[in-house]
Amino acid sequence: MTTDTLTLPAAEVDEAGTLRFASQADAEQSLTLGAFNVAVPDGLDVSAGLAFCRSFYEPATGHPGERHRGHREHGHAASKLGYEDRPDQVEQLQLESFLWQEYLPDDVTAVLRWMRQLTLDVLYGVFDTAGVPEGDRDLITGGARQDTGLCYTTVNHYRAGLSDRAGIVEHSDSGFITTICTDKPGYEILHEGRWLPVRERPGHFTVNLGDAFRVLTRKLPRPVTAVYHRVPELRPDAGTPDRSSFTVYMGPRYDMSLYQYDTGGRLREYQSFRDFSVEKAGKLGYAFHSRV
Ligand SMILES: O=C(O)CCC(=O)C(=O)O
Ligand SMILES: [Fe+2]
Repeated sequence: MTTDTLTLPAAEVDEAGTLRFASQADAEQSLTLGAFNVAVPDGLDVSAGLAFCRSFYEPATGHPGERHRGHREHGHAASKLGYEDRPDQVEQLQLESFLWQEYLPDDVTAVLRWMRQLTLDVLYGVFDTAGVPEGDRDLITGGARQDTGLCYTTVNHYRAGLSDRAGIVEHSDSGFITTICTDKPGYEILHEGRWLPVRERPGHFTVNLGDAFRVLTRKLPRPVTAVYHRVPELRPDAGTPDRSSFTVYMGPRYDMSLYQYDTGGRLREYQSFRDFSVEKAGKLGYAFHSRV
């Protein structure tokens, strides 16, 4: 039996910060799938980010100013997110963008800031494609352009040594957009009722569109899908490091509303994003961040 693999549509961000899909068909398919590849910009070296994925969980050495390690025990008092030992293979560190400088190594912060700008450019390009008017975007995102929305990184370590659990359980991301950098295949998406492994496109990030986008555009002529995705159980592979990924996420703040266009194209408040998130966590059977 052969397993089908899916190649995602492709895009890049040009020098002026404009999202360019490879073709009109790529643009349309990106909204339909809720996922696409975007080229890593020339000059952006992601290796510091991937190295951090392989060290953040190691015990602290006790050196003053050590920020590469020790994040399991750290506490991250200023963050509402922080470290989580999840029930799947992933152990995860999530930190809001205004805390990167304080908690993360400088080389990692630099990579994340570049990815944040790219993610913002991509978000604006998808707003264009979906027909979301320019003048509504600050309200809808809580000011993503001014970094007053919610932007955070997620750093994932897939503990292949933990058996009988998924890599990362199937889910949609809650916000507008997530840009993912990873070092190995494993990412799968639900497409027309089937789970399909996604083919890696060298030199590209994967972009996911999330629930906030789906809700916003549900009644528009071009609705956006919140892609269902997962990583199946990974097996230890002697001599190669565990799978790593890190992401930059943008969504509404928890003290904001989700918005939706009605069939007449008028923007309406839909539901508090915090209530939406608590409800979603309840349906999926996990506890919502206790500090939010
Ligand atoms: O590691 C991946 O490829 C996906 C990670 C992911 O889905 C997430 O962090 O929400
Ligand atoms: Fe995800």
